[in-house]
Amino acid sequence: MTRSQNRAENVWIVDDDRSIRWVLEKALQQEGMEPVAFDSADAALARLQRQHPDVLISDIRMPGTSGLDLLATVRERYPQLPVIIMTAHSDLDSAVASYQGGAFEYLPKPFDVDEAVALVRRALAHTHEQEAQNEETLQTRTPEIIGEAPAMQEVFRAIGRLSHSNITVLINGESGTGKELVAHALHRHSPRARNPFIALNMAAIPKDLMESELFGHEKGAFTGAAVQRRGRFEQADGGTLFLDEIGDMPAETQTRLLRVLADGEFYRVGGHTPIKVDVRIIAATHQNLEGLVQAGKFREDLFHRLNVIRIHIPKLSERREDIPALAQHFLARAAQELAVEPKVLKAQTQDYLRNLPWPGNVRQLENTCRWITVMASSREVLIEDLPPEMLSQHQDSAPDGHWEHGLRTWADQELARGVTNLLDIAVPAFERIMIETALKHTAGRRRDAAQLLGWGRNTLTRKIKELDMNVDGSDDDESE
Ligand SMILES: Nc1ncnc2c1ncn2[C@@H]1O[C@H](COP(=O)(O)OP(=O)(O)OP(=O)(O)O)[C@@H](O)[C@H]1O
Repeated sequence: MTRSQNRAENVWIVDDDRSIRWVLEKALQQEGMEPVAFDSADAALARLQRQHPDVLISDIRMPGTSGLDLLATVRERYPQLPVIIMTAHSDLDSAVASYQGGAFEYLPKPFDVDEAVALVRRALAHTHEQEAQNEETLQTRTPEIIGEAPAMQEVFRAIGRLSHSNITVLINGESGTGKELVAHALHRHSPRARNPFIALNMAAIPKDLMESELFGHEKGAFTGAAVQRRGRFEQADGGTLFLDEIGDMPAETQTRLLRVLADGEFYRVGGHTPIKVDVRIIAATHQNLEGLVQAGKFREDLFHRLNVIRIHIPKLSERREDIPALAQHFLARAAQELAVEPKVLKAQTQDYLRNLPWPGNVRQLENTCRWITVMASSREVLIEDLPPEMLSQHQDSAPDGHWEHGLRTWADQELARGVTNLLDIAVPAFERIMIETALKHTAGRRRDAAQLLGWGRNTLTRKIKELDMNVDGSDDDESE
């Protein structure tokens, strides 16, 4: 049930012109709605801190914050909330700015009151549709991590097996393969699920801030430490601390981390009181930690503490069968974020994406789907609609032309289905197509067709017989 079926629709009217507010208020009340009028965008913004309407109608030019700025704030906080922008200065610029700002509709003044009410009704219908869709998505419960591929099933099994434990886990996998997602799933399915999950990327923190980031600091511990601050370890107390790119942790921090893991307590930077915490560590890296240990860049004792259970996340190119489902998932998500209709990949586009190299893994696929959602011109996405760099990338990685690409995909799929003696199917099919096409070009004359194909006439005749082809056209050559 949508909430609005149980109560009157709440419509906010924002205009500095009292008569407009009055006319709209009366008209909407008559329709059984519950309008609330504001004489400025600032007044509406203040109220927006506490609640939000089902639809908002706003003038553009008002003293103080403009209607377009109000629109921007609303879009940011409530992307699904429809906003109708009206203005007396009805010009192209205002209209364009409204739509670009994400307005649901643009209403030039003076307007017909019935027209305005009809617009509000349409906006409300739109909201209800979206609510219904959201509910549906929740009910169908999209899986949290997509992965039919055997290597991903292995990951799922590991998450399942670890679901009752608090054991330290080391996740290995290239950048963008979903390490953080897996770490989060480990947390969510652990006895700590109700406590915090804190993620920290070692590669993203400046070296000299790392200790205070992890362990916090006391007031005055160093220049700039104006107040006392709790570190990530304290924030994660009772829960899980995910240390991404652990291979980038500086040597001295490694030493401190090792001590915390051994003693279960630490000191804030500049502090003298030991702080006890109960934190589960999940670490991740795209690097070869054993290699770093051998090169003397990672402490061996810390490595052994972290390397209790290891989960390897495969590259996207090692689980190509998951690409269509992942793409569909990301297209749906991007469409929802941008409040547009989801794009659909044509079968050949899916095949094409399956065969790309994907050095950026799942994250690259996710970004590609966002790009498609914004840039593809029609609902159905063709190969040509893909980002230009994907089109050239494919040529770099496999020098296939269009048909060779199709053939490769077909062979892949047949072999995946367990078909054998593939050439017995492919070669006759290939020859049949070549013969039919050549004959079409010579209006059925076999001698000329043989020449186009680079065969002798007799070969062509024999092939036609062998392939049991039913070709039209005169056997002109024979009669000559
Ligand atoms: N199997 C999956 N199913 C659904 N979404 C996925 C999957 N794998 C990754 N993603 C999504 O792809 C994006 C990248 O994943 P994530 O941040 O977990 O990768 P990562 O390996 O931690 O990357 P990095 O090492 O660069 O931080 C995220 O938005 C994540 O939600």
